Amino acid sequence: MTRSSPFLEKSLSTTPDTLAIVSLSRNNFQPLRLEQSTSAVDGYVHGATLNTRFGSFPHSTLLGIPWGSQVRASVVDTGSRARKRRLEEIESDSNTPTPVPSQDEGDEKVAQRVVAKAVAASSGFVYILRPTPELWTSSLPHRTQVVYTPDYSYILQRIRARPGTRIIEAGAGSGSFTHASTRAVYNGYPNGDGERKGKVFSFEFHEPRFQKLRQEIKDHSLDGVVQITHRDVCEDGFLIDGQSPEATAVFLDLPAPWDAIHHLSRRKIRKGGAEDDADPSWKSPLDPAQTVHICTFSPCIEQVSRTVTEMRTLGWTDIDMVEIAHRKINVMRDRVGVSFPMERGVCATPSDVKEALKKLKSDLKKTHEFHRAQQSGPSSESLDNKMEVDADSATDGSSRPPPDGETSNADEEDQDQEPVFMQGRLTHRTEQDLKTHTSYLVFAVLPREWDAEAEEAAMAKWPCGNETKTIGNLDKQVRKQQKRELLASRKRKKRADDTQAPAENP
Ligand SMILES: C[S@@+](CC[C@H](N)C(=O)[O-])C[C@H]1O[C@@H](n2cnc3c(N)ncnc32)[C@H](O)[C@@H]1O
Repeated sequence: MTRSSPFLEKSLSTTPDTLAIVSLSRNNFQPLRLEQSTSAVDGYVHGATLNTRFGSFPHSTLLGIPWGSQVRASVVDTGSRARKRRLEEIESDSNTPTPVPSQDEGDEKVAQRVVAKAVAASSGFVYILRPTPELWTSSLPHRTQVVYTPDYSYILQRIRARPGTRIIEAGAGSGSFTHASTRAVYNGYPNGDGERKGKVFSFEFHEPRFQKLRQEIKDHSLDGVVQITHRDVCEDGFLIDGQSPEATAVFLDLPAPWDAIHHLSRRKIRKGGAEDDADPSWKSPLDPAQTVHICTFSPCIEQVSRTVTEMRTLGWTDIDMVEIAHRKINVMRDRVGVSFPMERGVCATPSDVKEALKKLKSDLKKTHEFHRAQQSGPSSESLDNKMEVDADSATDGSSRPPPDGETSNADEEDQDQEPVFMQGRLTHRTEQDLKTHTSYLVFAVLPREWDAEAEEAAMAKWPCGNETKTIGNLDKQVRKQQKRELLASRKRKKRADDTQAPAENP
């Protein structure tokens, strides 16, 4: 039975031998295959361990916990020092007594030992996240330029990718689009009895990339839903073992998509549009009974022109081009005031006179404390008093400034009590230095082929020409006739009413 993929089937918690995405910071994700260790691994007595700049995380601390959990770093000796470390120390961490081996036998003994219990470190944490195509796109090993989430979410809806759709994708590259399209078309794993399910037919002609992606697809348990083929699609087209994928959606991320489009036709056509009847065994890779939607992804407008010309020649319709100019908008509170001097997005100047005076008082007080620490004796005391008086007279003339942490003004107290997330004005700004152009997206539609048989089937389903009654709009003559009849009937009715009415008194 096919093992279900964490990308497709949701589970509640982490399990061994599955992919997890470790969130190190807001834009820093790391894919990790979780391992259940029964002995030391690589010299780590805690078993397989993830080392990051936020600390070390033995996999045992990441397993069996709900997705999305925050995990504290553990006290782990990293690198070769871990192997050489005296086992006595490790035992005291994990509270398990063991004999202390000599330096030479350290490595071997560590490898034989059962996994030591992890002890939480004083700082450092990560979040453990369930893999999604979006997170995979942010963390995958880049072997090529990849299609990013803003582009592929738009592409997938324009090419009508939904559960059950069969998509052709070329080239597969680093597999970013492959993962996203797999989730879009997934409606269950095929169970081998020829049941037709949503599927992605991927093509890649670069051998090492093809091998790596094939392995990734296997590791992510997507192999029932993705079929990857090592092929130059411009030369050899899109059939799989001579059979048609019967696709209704196509995505081409190739340097020269116009060289591949003639393979995506209903009848065998040579590049440029000439029909080719030489090969009677030829099959179309497209679903003969359905309209096909295509998207090509090209970085420059010259490539777009060539693609559009080829599409027009080959009968594609509804051709249009879109560029995704994606912008992230940061929403934040713009706080003005000296109380938040060290934070980003804060203007560190007093917001009003009252706040300026408060700041001045507190600065003078700090100066005073500094001098008190520096000097001793009665002379310093008199200096302190003088400074305090100066500070007071510089503000509101009252005898002493309020003690630290207290404010004399009720408004200020209210302001201080306001939660930080409610302080300041709410503003939004687009991210600066944002690279928005990725590629131009060309979309087009190839209608299903229509022949005498299709016409007959449609006639049988929706018969026309035998109607006995017309509903709705009629032509002008008929409408006039109907109006005349309506007026005549009203006249007749009025006459009848008049004759029935009693004669008036003279
Ligand atoms: C920009 S990458 C695709 C990235 C991919 N869409 C992703 O999201 O990760 C283009 C890929 O097309 C492949 N390629 C180029 N010409 C090809 C052809 N004629 N047949 C198959 N693959 C081709 C290249 O080897 C390269 O890996």
